[in-house]
Amino acid sequence: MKVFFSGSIRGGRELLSVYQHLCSFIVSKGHEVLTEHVADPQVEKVESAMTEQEIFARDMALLEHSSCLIAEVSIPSTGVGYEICSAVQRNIPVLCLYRPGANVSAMVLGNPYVALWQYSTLEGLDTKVLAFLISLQAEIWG
Ligand SMILES: O=c1[nH]c(=O)n([C@H]2C[C@H](O)[C@@H](COP(=O)(O)O)O2)cc1CO
Repeated sequence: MKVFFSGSIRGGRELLSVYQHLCSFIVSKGHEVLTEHVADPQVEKVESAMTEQEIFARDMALLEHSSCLIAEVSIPSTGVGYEICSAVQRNIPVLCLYRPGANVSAMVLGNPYVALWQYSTLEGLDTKVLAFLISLQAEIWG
């Protein structure tokens, strides 16, 4: 499946290693991450060669081709929130992941249209992500 991974960039990069782990894990299970740039330590430098309009248009086009969106929402990020809302409006399944103690918005935690998962370990994260992907494949393939 084509996965749109969403994680904070301008909101803060403290969880970059988690984003890298998630993208590698998803790929290791045979899926494609359309937004690998989110886990690139150089993303801000690389994307500074793009206009804001080009970044927006590229990401919205990628979302249109995505089977699902997986977001790490522990760090508040305007872009991540926008992408989640855009996916929900397009009926694209969404899984939001967050760490204990994270100050996650009620627009996510109280949102009946997204799946939520609080994780304390990377192993727990992997288990949930895999279960989410398998459940979607089962839906698609019947
Ligand atoms: O340079 C960028 N490239 C890019 O793809 N994004 C998208 C992907 C991320 O999931 C999300 C991050 O938003 P923010 O920068 O507001 O934290 O927005 C965001 C930026 C910068 O806002």
